[in-house]
Amino acid sequence: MATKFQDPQRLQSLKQYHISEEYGFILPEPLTKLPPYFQPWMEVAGHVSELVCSQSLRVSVHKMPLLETHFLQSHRELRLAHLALSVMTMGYVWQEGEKHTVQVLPKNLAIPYWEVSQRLGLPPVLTHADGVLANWRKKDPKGSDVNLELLFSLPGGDSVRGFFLVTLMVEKAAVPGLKVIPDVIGGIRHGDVAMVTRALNIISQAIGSMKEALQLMHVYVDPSAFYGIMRIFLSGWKDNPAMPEGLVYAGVRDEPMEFSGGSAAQSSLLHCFDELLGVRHDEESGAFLTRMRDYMPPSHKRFIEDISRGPSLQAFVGARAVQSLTEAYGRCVSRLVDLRSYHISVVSRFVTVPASQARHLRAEARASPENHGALVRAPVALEERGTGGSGIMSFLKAVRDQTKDALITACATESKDTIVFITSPTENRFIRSSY
Ligand code: HEM
Repeated sequence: MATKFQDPQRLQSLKQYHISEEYGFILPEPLTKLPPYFQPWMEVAGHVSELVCSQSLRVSVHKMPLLETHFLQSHRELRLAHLALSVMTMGYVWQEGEKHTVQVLPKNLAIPYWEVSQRLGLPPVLTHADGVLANWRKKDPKGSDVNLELLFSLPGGDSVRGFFLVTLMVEKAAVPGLKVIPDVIGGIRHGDVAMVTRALNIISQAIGSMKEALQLMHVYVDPSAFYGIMRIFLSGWKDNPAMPEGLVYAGVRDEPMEFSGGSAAQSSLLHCFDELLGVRHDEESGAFLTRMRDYMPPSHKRFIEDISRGPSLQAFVGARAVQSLTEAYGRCVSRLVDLRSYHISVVSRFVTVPASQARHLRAEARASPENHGALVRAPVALEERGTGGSGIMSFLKAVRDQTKDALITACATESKDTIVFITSPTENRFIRSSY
């Protein structure tokens, strides 16, 4: 029977990182309304899809008054404001597609967006923390979590709803695993093999549930709508050939600034599991993933960094050499590899395949110009890149393969190193001596 270690600081510690026991990194019950003063924002942000479709979003934004952001007070108000300003900005920049972008975001959008971003510690661009974590409500407030709706949408119809809500379900599926990370760390500190094993079993199950949730992408998102219509609205202005100069935020700074677009690479989940399990990424992939941490709420980024500063799970597993612990650790790594492999197949279906179809259709459309489907009009600038700006497949495969290496490293640790474990709470560290 597993020991149940009651760490009095455990709940408190999750809370201090703004991680919810019920929702993990998801913002619990986001506000759906701002004070009436901000109605001009809510009015436009609530109709971005229609306004883009009628090519009148830019005009509507120009008519908005320049509002004072000091009337926004709580964290949840700021998150809703950031989300509203984000969807308006993405619509504003990409309304005319990749060929007719803007170089300047007007003052009435740029100044409040910058101020709200500064207060939240988020960049002034649509992030995973906006589109997924803070963009939901229950249709029936007393209903279950499957009864969800978006607060704001983007062009792409039901696929936008599917994309954001399925990603939200992946975040939710991870919560049991996220919650026991302090148990793993506490267990290592107290030399409690049973507690670490139990927590790792919960983590591997949670990673399995994340994969199950990710499978729903195929049910709720249409690849042509995703690739041909909505994807550009997630794109940023860093490493994007369609906006090589970046974007000037008028009234904030005269020089253009560059920000990556929204990507689930900005989700804190896999960053946490990587740090905990000792997954190490090479310089190039690691640099991209580390940069993505600047697109997370600062308290979530701090949680990841604190895990990385904690005691080494890999070394603990190696030193204890207890079969059940080693197996539990191995299952976590294998499930993570499996999740990443599955994610690669999702990306292939939603990006690689439609990209190749689009190339084919464009060639055909040149011969018969009446063919005007969504894929024919799909942007080409990000064909080879993700919305976060990465070179997609080589990056994702490298990250997946580096996950596998964690197992090899753990085995090497087991066979080559002698590890002396120091249990003093003030000296929680391993002393390692190779022989
Ligand atoms: C249609 C669905 C999806 C597509 C097309 C997609 C596409 C991509 C792409 C292109 C990247 C490369 C980074 C970039 O430039 O953005 C990426 C990275 C990533 N995506 Fe997704 N993604 C999808 C859904 C999800 C979901 C639901 C999750 C889970 C929360 C997720 C988690 C990740 C993670 C963690 C990375 C960073 C690489 C890694 O750690 O393995 N993705 N995704």
